[in-house]
Amino acid sequence: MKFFQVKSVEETFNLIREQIQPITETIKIPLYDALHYVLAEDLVALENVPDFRRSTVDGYAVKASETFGVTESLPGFLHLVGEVQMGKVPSSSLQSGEAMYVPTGGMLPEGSNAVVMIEHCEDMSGLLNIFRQVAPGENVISVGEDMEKGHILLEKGTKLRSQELGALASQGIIEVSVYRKPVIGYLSSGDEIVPIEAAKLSLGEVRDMNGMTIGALVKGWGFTFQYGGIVQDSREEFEQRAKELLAKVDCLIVSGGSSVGTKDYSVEVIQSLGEPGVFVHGVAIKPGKPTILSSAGNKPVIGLPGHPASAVIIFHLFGKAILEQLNGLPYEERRLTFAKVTKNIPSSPGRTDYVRVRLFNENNEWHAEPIFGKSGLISTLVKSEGMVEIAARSEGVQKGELVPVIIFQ
Ligand SMILES: Nc1nc2c(c(=O)[nH]1)N[C@H]1C(S)=C(S)[C@@H](COP(=O)(O)OP(=O)(O)OC[C@H]3O[C@@H](n4cnc5c(N)ncnc54)[C@H](O)[C@@H]3O)O[C@H]1N2
Ligand code: MOO
Repeated sequence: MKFFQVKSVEETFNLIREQIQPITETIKIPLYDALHYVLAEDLVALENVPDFRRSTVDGYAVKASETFGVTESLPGFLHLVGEVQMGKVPSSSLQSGEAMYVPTGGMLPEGSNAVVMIEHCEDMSGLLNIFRQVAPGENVISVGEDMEKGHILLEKGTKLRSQELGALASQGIIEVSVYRKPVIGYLSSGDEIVPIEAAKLSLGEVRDMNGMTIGALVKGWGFTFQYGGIVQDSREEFEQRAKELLAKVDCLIVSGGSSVGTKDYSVEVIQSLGEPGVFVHGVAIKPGKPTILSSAGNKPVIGLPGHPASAVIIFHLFGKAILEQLNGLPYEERRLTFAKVTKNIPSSPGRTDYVRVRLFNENNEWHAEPIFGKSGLISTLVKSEGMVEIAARSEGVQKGELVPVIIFQ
């Protein structure tokens, strides 16, 4: 009889941290192409941003002290001495008793230290009535407030999102050194699996859903996906195709054949791919118990359970952790939101359950409605936005409890 030597979810994450070595090869790429890459160097700010004091509003540059104590009923008066042009240095500096019009983003004249919004002023033919006082620095971005010259702007190991690219663009940094992106190979296994292009199925056949879902996740997370097709339940063919594909990629995923059935060859094939080999076969988790994780000559190999919903859930949890670590990012689950569960969710202690949930907002509160259903049913995922983790020590969560939800994205 065959049994799984199951690991807990926590043990599995710890083993991933221990076993998966990041790719250290770096490349230089244009900033335009750098979205989702991980920085391979510390980047220092080359310039102050902004390099001049800017107004954050349309208003009047003033000396703040000259507005102290003014109110709606007791306005202050200043002489209006012209206008700052966008993108230009003000033509004069501000003297006592003066105000100068400055547009949002315009440069403050020398001698001013705050801006009063136009809504709080009235221009009476060159005499400006001011109805509200401002503090020094109010409505002003100071020199280097956004980024300070010489300071670390972004650390090595930072994943470049739109905001990091924007920060680099502001500095005129148009090329960056990043870690090469891993290429992820994928094989579906099973005699019953046929290409999605099959116009008509013979009874007993199913189209390759997992190749599509896993490919979409890999690409969505910013990695390169190489679909290797479908292999029959033949030990020799499976091993040969897996070896060929592994040689061309940085990480291999196989789906199906992960369990303990007579034709479930995944674990043997994965073990044959190289040392140190399988470090997890079986996790105390539902769904996805038969998950296989391995390292073959420094390349991670993931054996996903064949059931379509299990494959997606396991790939969200462990697959994402492995790919991120391979790409030089210490893994941390960040795609969380909190929601109140709409029904009791019972769970068996001793294993971590991941329950699919639909999220909706009612009366300004987020709710998570459990979508129960077998792990073979992709429709349960189509109805879901995320999943709730029920810890191994817990017997479930009660209706109305606020729980963290891992978002599918
Ligand atoms: N005796 C036991 N049987 C099973 C156990 C167990 O512990 N003892 N675990 C069950 C669990 S839980 C899961 S999950 C499955 C996983 O099995 P496999 O990884 O070996 O997957 P297959 O048997 O190949 O397929 C399962 C199911 O999924 C369909 N499938 C597979 N690949 C695809 C694909 N690419 N696209 C669409 N559908 C796919 C396949 O046709 C099967 O219906 O094992 C249980 N059994
Ligand atoms: O662990 Mo399986 O994925 O429940 O069907």
